[in-house]
Amino acid sequence: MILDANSHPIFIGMPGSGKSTLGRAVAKRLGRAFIDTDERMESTTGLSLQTYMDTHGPAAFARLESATGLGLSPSEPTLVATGGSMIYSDEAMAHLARLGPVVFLDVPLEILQARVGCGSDRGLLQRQSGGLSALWEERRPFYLRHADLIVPLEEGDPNAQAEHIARLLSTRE
Ligand SMILES: Nc1ncnc2c1ncn2[C@@H]1O[C@H](COP(=O)(O)OP(=O)(O)O)[C@@H](O)[C@H]1O
Ligand SMILES: O=C(O)C1=C[C@@H](OP(=O)(O)O)[C@@H](O)[C@H](O)C1
Ligand SMILES: [Mg+2]
Repeated sequence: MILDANSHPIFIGMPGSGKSTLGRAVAKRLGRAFIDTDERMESTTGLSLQTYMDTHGPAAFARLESATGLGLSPSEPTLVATGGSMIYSDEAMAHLARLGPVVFLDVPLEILQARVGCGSDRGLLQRQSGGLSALWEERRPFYLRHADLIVPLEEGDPNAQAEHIARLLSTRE
């Protein structure tokens, strides 16, 4: 995949899959600006996501997340990390898919569980009740459906993984 200045990779995936950590590192390697939609939402509202979710509820959170995705229009080469629940918004995903390749960081459930536990202290947006494994079952089809590029990742050195993803994004197949 070769990126031009008008094409902005969009990272999607489960909470704990490394969208923020690897996204920032890959953007740096590619000499791109980095936008994290979660950070955007926190600076827009002046609240932590957890506080926003607790105060305004999940429906308002989903609306804000969707509006944040829809509001992106990078003016310089950028890489975007979304929050794990962005894929619930068809509208936002359609817009983001026009900005650049949608990249799914596909991390096994066991690794996600080790990183985020059951997720109960993280304000996750969930349609059905259940722990992280239920969320994984519920969401994986969404991530797969929206992905232009699927990157399977196991546990490993984040720097090496960032290098790997940067290479995937800057190599002609
Ligand atoms: N190989 C790895 N890639 C990405 N994150 C890793 C890795 N190994 C451990 N971690 C840790 O897992 C967490 C990933 O969280 P984060 O980047 O916030 O993911 P997301 O934005 O997808 O929720 C971070 O605490 C990070 O330090
Ligand atoms: O998947 C989710 O339901 C969420 C993921 C979080 O972002 P990360 O995926 O970056 O952790 C954050 O947007 C919020 O806590 C909801
Ligand atoms: Mg994140």
